[in-house]
Amino acid sequence: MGHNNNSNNSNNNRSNRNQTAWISPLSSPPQGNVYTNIPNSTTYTFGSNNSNPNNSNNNNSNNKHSPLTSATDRLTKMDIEEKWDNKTYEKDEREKSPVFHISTSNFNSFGNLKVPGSFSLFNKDENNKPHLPTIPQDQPLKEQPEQTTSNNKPHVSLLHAHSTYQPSNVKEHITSPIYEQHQLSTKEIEHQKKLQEQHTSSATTSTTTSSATSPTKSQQSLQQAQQQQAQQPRVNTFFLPPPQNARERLKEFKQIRVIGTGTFGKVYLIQNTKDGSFYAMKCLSKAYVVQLKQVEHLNSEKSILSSIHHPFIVNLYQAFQDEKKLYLLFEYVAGGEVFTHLRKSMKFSNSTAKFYAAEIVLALEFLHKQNIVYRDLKPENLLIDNEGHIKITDFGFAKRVEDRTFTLCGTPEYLAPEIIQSRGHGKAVDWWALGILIFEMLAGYPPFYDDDTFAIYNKILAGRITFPLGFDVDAKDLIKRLLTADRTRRLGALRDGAQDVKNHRWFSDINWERLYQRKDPGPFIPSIKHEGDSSNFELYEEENMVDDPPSPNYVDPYANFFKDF
Ligand SMILES: Nc1ncnc2c1ncn2[C@@H]1O[C@H](COP(=O)(O)OP(=O)(O)OP(=O)(O)O)[C@@H](O)[C@H]1O
Repeated sequence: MGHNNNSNNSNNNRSNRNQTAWISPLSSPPQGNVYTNIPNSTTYTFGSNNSNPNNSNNNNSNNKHSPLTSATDRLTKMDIEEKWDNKTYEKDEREKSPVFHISTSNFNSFGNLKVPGSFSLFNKDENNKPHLPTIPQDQPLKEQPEQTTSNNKPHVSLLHAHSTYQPSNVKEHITSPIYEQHQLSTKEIEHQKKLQEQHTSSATTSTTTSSATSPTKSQQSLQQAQQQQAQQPRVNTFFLPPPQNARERLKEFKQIRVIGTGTFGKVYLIQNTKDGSFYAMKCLSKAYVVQLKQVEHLNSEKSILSSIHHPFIVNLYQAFQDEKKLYLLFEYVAGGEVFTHLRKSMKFSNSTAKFYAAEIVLALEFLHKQNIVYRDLKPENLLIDNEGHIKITDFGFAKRVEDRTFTLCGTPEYLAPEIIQSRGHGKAVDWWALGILIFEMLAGYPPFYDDDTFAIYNKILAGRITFPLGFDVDAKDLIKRLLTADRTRRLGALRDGAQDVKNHRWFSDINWERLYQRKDPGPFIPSIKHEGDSSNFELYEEENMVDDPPSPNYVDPYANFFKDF
């Protein structure tokens, strides 16, 4: 999510992180150092070798929250246990795992996937702006097929098989009877009833054709939905058809406050005035969405979220639009963002990070089985619910992808090399991002950071990671395998997909079935005093969620873009 600088908190301000972007990489301005417990990096300014930390790029409001001196002190005091370079690592692994041999000619002097000889991250276009690497047409990178045979699997997945876990039971995870047992909890069923009632009453009051939806029919469809849910719990049976009159529907909700803000709109905590239930409403300006070329992303977000249901993915209940705005009605996840809690506690314990990572692995496994690549994994998009479980939100960049896609989007620190290099990317980018996320949860800052976006890309391509002292050995091993530059060798992107990640020894004490069933509470139960408590969210500038109706002559110029919304 992109963030306006409206929030009033201090050095944990999530707005300081470079925005999620549909990447026009040149458009991201240099940002201040947002990580309070990392060594401060020098600021690179394009076109100059200015590394003076007091230069204008650092001279912004962020610095008052992130004093250079203390950050630098931390650098000098921090013992560096290990510097890891994924060139070296890949070389070692190549020796052990012949199936993954990749010609050294595919690596450049960074020790990474080859980019054109003439390429420099700081090449400039005709407007004297730096531009990103492209792959030369005459030198296609050699791709290794994802398929491996049982004899030449990467040794990682075999060596680290889970002690209490039988991979064969869940090989076809999506059809596994164990996983099918996850049915709606009583709370979820109650909620579904409530929603249906709201929707029915809204339809009854708002239109003359509403009598078509009789309560009996509604009850029947609810029963049917519940039966369907029991058989196929992964389909979003919560999702309601659009109301016949969006403005009437909106009148049913009372705006409480803004709980999130992004490039195209805001997220509001709202309350249903009839039954008192709380929701999160994401509200976006059609004009911005069109201007910023996000139409496809928005339609895709709605289409994907309306079709899936997973214990660790936020539930979308309804999507509709009025003349100027798009509305997405979500379950309200009151515990706030992992980002906020991570910044507050500086870093997570090994067990906390592992718990969150494991839930995300299950969610990614689920998405990937349906050929959905998420593409925006980061602590800002992970919410914590009242039982301490993860709920992934913001599917703005999620996409159904059979093979590869080429749109450049994501958050700079979390981008996989293949995205930066415009090489086309697929599900493997989510496993890369998981590696970044695990590192960030355990260290308190991401492995590749800089005040300047291009310098971040440069570091990602260089692939050198410095692990702080005391970093869990197994976590380190998993991160290295996830942050493998070559996506055809990246853990999670191999033949056995997510199963390889689940089998890694860092996860050896995770009971995946219990986890999926949400049997145990999360490692941290957020303080939530009542259902509509919003104290876990930052404060943002308030704004009315619903605009006054436009004049009767107003014609929505964007109607065609959102016909399927
Ligand atoms: N269901 C929810 N419950 C509680 N808070 C939520 C919910 N959905 C979103 N939020 C809050 O609002 C923030 C913004 O949401 P989201 O990232 O979906 O918006 P966005 O406009 O797509 O942002 P971006 O600019 O990154 O695309 C989240 O990071 C979270 O803090």
